[in-house]
Amino acid sequence: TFIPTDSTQQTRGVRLDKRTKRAAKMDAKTFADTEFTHLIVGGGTAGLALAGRLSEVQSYTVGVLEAGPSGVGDPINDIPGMFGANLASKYNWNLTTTTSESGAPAIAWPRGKVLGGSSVLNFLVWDRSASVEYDAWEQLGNPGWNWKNLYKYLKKSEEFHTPSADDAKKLHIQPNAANYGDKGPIQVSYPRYISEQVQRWIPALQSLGIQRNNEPLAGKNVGASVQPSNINPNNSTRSYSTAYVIPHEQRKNLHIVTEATVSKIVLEKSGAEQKATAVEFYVNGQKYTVKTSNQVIVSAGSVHTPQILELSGIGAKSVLDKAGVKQLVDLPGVGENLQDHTYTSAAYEIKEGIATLDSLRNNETFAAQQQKAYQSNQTSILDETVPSIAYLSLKELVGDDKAAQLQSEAKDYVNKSTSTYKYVLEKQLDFLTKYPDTVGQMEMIAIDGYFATSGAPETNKNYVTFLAAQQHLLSRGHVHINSSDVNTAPVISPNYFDAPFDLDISTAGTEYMRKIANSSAYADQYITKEVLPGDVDIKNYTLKTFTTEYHPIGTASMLPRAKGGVVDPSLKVYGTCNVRVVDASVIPIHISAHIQNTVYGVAEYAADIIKGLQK
Ligand SMILES: Cc1cc2nc3c(=O)[nH]c(=O)nc-3n(C[C@H](O)[C@H](O)[C@H](O)COP(=O)(O)OP(=O)(O)OC[C@H]3O[C@@H](n4cnc5c(N)ncnc54)[C@H](O)[C@@H]3O)c2cc1C
Repeated sequence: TFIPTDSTQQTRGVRLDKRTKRAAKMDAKTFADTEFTHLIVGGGTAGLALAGRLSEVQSYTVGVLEAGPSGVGDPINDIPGMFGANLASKYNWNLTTTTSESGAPAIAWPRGKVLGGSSVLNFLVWDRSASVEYDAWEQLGNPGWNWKNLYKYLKKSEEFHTPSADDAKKLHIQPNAANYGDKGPIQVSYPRYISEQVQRWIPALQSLGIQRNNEPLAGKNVGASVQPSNINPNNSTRSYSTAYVIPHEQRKNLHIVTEATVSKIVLEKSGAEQKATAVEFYVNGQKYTVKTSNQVIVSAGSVHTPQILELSGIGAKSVLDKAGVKQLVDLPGVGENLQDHTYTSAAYEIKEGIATLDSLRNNETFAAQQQKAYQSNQTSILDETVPSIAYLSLKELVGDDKAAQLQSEAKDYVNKSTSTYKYVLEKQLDFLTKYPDTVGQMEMIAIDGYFATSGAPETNKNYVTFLAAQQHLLSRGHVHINSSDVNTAPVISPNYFDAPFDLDISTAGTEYMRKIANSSAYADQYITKEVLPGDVDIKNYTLKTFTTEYHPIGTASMLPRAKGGVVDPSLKVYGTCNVRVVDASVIPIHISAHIQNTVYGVAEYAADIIKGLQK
């Protein structure tokens, strides 16, 4: 009843040419004429997960409005080794930040504008943080939102596939299937193409004193590992949030409209609160209104969720006045407490004759062979993603003395803070002081090819790129509307490197990549030359070439209202009786992990709250 394109993702092998087109799309008018119990704004990562789970209840009617088109079955989204390619496509909102006062430049902020949202754009790293980082959510005032509960929901979203003994040996890992779920919609496996680079990863980190971590997704993620990706091993395709709905397209109580942009939630006074009665949306320039009998759930992601709340009159008076929107709920936390991860990159030229993802660009014959292998479901470099991951504590990154110095820099910054969110920063300090060895402060990654944020690869050269990603930035930013028009992008001000600690630790991350490159596992018969950073000032290089790790959170934080919160622990927006937010924006404090699995976990948890199965 709802999917506007083919539904072959689950079953098709890799016969990209033979797709069945499905025409059963619900048109905007029929959708607007239907009254839904649950209206979901944004069919992205969390939105579709929630839609799949809520429509299990037959008495619910679930409607989803997604601004982007369907990209189901499009090879640019499905082929794992093409990660990153769809950033330059119609599936990206193409947002840009402001510059920051620290001198950090404006940077691109990709976000998925497609059925499946950013789960279609992401680089397929499947990851979880240390348990104490999830426990911090509960300690900030959210009963139930702790590791024990969340772990159950993180696992509920996945079906894990154990690698063969041979592959595990090559990767230097021994994963434990008990750490993963086995019945969820998202397929999780190891890329079946194993590059030279990946095989050198764990030995390289071990030679630098970093312990191997065989169980990085079980609540202790510090150490070096090779991690799984959200890949369906049957056909080596991206497994993403459409997997929550495609198998259920026969459900009569689930309807999705794509290319439908929601412009506001219609609110009505109900006692002391505001009640959502409908949602306004546009399709092809035509305005529609659709009613809800129960609730509206905003799942538009960390940039657009605050935009929609503000356009609906929920937010700070100063912001709404400036944009010409009448305030209905005074909620100054909307769009605030923005937190992100950043990374810098280092590129190294490698020995001739070793294939990398660069070879697809450099060598037409190789590219054709690999394409053919992929199409016939054989191992191909197009199966490859980003599995080489390590989380380092501050001490591992910089040694004892510098760690003590950086720690006191962090404390100074927090002590001087006058922010509403100072207490969140104080909780974050615990990660450095109470759990210095169990919470990762810096993530190191290796990618098989040229993926640096600056410079350009030379023709016929192959590379390895290292990334150093800061996990617990003290700097906080915000996202706000500056217009009452939904088509004007909200202003994203991340305020990167406001805290000197952030630039100092990120600079240390940049330096550490050189250590990895110089380790014998990489230096021996593999790397031939450093291309980036090269002979430059490393701190300035860090400031000028960093980028986002694409993990913004916090802009509709689950925190007490008096402390800058936007939603309560049941994810209900303060001041309303039936508007919820379910997506990355509710996460109140960052975690040292790529966040898609956590976003699915939040949606799984939320579904049980809405169904009354959780308080
Ligand atoms: C380039 C990139 C790489 C990443 N790599 C990884 C990775 O390797 N591993 C990992 O774990 N995480 C990764 N992430 C992060 C992760 O994918 C996201 O954090 C997560 O998908 C966000 O989910 P969400 O539900 O909050 O938002 P989204 O999935 O972005 O969903 C929001 C949806 O709302 C829709 N929407 C917005 N406004 C409107 C409107 N007005 N009307 C209707 N619909 C609207 C959007 O089009 C979108 O579909 C990456 C992200 C990006 C962008």
